[in-house]
Amino acid sequence: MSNPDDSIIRLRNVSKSFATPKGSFKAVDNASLAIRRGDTFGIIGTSGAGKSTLLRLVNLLERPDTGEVHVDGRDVTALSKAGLRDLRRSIGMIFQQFNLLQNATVADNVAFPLRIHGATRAEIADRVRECLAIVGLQDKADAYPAQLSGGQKQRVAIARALATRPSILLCDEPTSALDPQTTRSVLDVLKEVNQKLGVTIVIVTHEMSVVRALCRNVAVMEHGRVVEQFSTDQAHGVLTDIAKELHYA
Ligand SMILES: Nc1ncnc2c1ncn2[C@@H]1O[C@H](COP(=O)(O)OP(=O)(O)OP(=O)(O)O)[C@@H](O)[C@H]1O
Repeated sequence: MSNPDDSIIRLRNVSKSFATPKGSFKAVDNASLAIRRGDTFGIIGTSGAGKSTLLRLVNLLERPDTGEVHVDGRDVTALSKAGLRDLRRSIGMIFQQFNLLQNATVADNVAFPLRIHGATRAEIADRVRECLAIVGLQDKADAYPAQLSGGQKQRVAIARALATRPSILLCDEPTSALDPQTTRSVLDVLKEVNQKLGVTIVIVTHEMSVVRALCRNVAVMEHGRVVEQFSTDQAHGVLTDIAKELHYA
């Protein structure tokens, strides 16, 4: 596991259970993880292993029942309301289904988090332009989501996630709804966001091609636990074996 000093995210012995009709179900079970600043970090595992839940523990979309979540050296479960607002500003998130506001233009979608955080009109206009340029969609500012392709929608979602200048971008299966070519264009944008802006990327995926194209480090989850963690440059063979085991493409 990485040196605690250069970790931007540290999960220590976190568990999370959900109430189900059949009783309590432990989706994340005593999991620990350290992610270095500036990393591109993949979380893989079989369906239902707890990957999305683990990701959502980082920005407290899910609160852990037990264990610690540290982001940028702060214990986030102990944050005040104002502290939590700051945390959310410093962590962007994108999803498989894009989650765009359908009745708002591309520009208004990207502006949304800035409005929540009280930016001025001029600041919003400048930042929306910058973020749309980062994802190569300057010419789509006035379009509505329904007029865009899947890849373009995901790029708008990335622009929106970047609006508040986060240091971390959480990605929950961001390319699972996309064809291979569009997937590549979205991965190129994510790579650029990592390399040019220095944003730490944490990505849940069931596609080994995504891991190979983007991730420097990977954690494997099984039954709510992190069972393995390795760097992708040192582990081509391991990656192939794990891909087979998980039935990943
Ligand atoms: N809010 C919830 N209420 C009840 N059960 C939940 C809830 N969220 C997740 N679960 C259950 O917890 C388990 C882990 O879910 P999670 O989505 O984290 O897994 P995953 O590894 O991301 O799976 P997939 O690859 O299928 O998305 C699953 O069995 C899921 O049904």
